[in-house]
Amino acid sequence: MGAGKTTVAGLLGEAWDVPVRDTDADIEASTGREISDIFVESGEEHFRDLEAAAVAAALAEHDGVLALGGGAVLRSETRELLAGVPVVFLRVGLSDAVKRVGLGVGRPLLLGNVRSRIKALLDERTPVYESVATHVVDTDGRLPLEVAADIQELLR
Ligand SMILES: Nc1ncnc2c1ncn2[C@@H]1O[C@H](COP(=O)(O)OP(=O)(O)OP(=O)(O)O)[C@@H](O)[C@H]1O
Ligand SMILES: O=C(O)C1=C[C@@H](O)[C@@H](O)[C@H](O)C1
Ligand SMILES: [Mg+2]
Repeated sequence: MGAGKTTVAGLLGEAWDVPVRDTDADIEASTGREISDIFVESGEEHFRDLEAAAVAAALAEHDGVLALGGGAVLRSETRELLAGVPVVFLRVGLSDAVKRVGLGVGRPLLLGNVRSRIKALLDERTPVYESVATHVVDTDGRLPLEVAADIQELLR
């Protein structure tokens, strides 16, 4: 969350001249609802079902860069599908993540105390992110363009 997945995916798409998809945007487009509304009205499990289907569809149809939602890899079926493709974990520390997400508006899992919510999510998810990643790039104190350049180097 705030790692820069959406931002950096867009930069990579431009650099490589390939299409970019983002599962959060795909879910909003296919349901016609905002993600925060889906969480509030239908619950996180329903969102995770939609997300797992969106990742599976994108991996089957799309040839380019795919930005995932921050919690997509919590589903084992998604982790299994990712096993065959290069996966970059954009690592962000607590303090940069807090600066980037601001008040957390539009990020339902950050409702309440943004800093403590981000800390809890980073603590619980970092081992999962590391387990699915083929590459890890640190983003703290670095511009999205620098992060994208590292990825281009790693995946060349
Ligand atoms: N390396 C960076 N340095 C500073 N700000 C950044 C960096 N990467 C992204 N940002 C900013 O942080 C915010 C969150 O970025 P972005 O939406 O790309 O993150 P995300 O990983 O896709 O988050 P989510 O999990 O919510 O989808 C945006 O305002 C973006 O401009
Ligand atoms: O980290 C998460 O669990 C989330 C991140 C966003 O990309 C969205 O997928 C949604 O807000 C949930
Ligand atoms: Mg995003």
